[in-house]
Amino acid sequence: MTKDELVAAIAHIKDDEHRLPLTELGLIRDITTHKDYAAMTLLLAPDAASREEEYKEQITQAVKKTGITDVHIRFKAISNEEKNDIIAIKLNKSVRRAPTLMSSPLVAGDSGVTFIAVASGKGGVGKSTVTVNLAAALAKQGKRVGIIDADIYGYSIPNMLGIKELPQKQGNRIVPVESQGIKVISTGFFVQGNKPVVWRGPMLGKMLGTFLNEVEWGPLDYMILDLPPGTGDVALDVHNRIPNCAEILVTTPHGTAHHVAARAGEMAIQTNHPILGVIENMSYFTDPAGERHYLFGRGGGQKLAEQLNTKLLAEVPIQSMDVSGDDSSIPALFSENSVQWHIFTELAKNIIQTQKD
Ligand SMILES: Nc1ncnc2c1ncn2[C@@H]1O[C@H](COP(=O)(O)OP(=O)(O)OP(=O)(O)O)[C@@H](O)[C@H]1O
Repeated sequence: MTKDELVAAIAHIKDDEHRLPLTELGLIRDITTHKDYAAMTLLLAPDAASREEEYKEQITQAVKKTGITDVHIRFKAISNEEKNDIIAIKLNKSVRRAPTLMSSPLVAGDSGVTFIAVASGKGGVGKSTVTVNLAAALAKQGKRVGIIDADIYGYSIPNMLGIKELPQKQGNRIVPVESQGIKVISTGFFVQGNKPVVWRGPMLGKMLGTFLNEVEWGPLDYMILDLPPGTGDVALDVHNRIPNCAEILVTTPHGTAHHVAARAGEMAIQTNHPILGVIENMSYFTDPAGERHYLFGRGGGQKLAEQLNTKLLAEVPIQSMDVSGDDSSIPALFSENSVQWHIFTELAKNIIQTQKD
């Protein structure tokens, strides 16, 4: 009796919570066999302890058919990391089921959906702030807008839009959560608590497939993607698989910031994706007397735009805390009478106009 044969014999036994095979979820560990003896560890959630006897019976019956007469099962409480692994495995399963990106009606050239990826060279420059304000400004212009928060390492869109609930399932489709007239799906919805995501290679690569194919977006005009900073796997995947995705690069005005952001832009160029332009964020701060202070230097946005042979779309000033959003439950949206909101409104109008031209 080999380990594999033993695993095959118990492969049909499912766990109660997820209705998936224990072996597939990685809940059976430390399997050893010798002649007619087998031992293993079964990881269980603390509230499933009352089911120990039942699992023992099922496993014992299943392995009996293979000639094993003596089975020893150790039960161990599942750790938080192991729980996260299970979520990852489940998501991975649905990702594997998803058709390829190219067959997604959303991605097809005639879908009428304009894809815009918001990218940056490094984190914390305001990529997510740009994503939500651009999306909100497009929605305000009457456009139907979706956001895919693909920033797997720093998903912040739900928080920024004051979203507290998780998406619901409708049959086997996922219904995005709506806030400010924007439909949102985030990697953050697929992890428990606020723990770091344990994404595995293939899952990372196919995550977008799930978001595009298994989510019931309804009719959309714009899909804005918040990419992880840098030029990692997700960014590459977007570039390779969404042929009609344009890119906006966000940078700070710091004199050398453009070097880092340029690498993210180079990828768009190499994969033949149009760069809509550069947004320089945190460009300056205007004091109450109306004087501008260039706290983070000057010229980074312009330099980057020149380097990538594109336009500087906007210079967004720093908003002081006391005039931040009207509605405190939507902290990331600039208030409607602010300079910043005006900039995003103009940007949205320009993007819409460019489409018409
Ligand atoms: N123009 C601005 N004025 C004031 N605060 C801003 C501005 N832009 C961004 N911020 C703040 O700076 C912080 C970082 O912004 P944001 O999360 O959008 O950056 P990011 O590039 O998406 O970061 P990450 O890569 O970590 O997700 C946030 O607290 C945000 O509210």
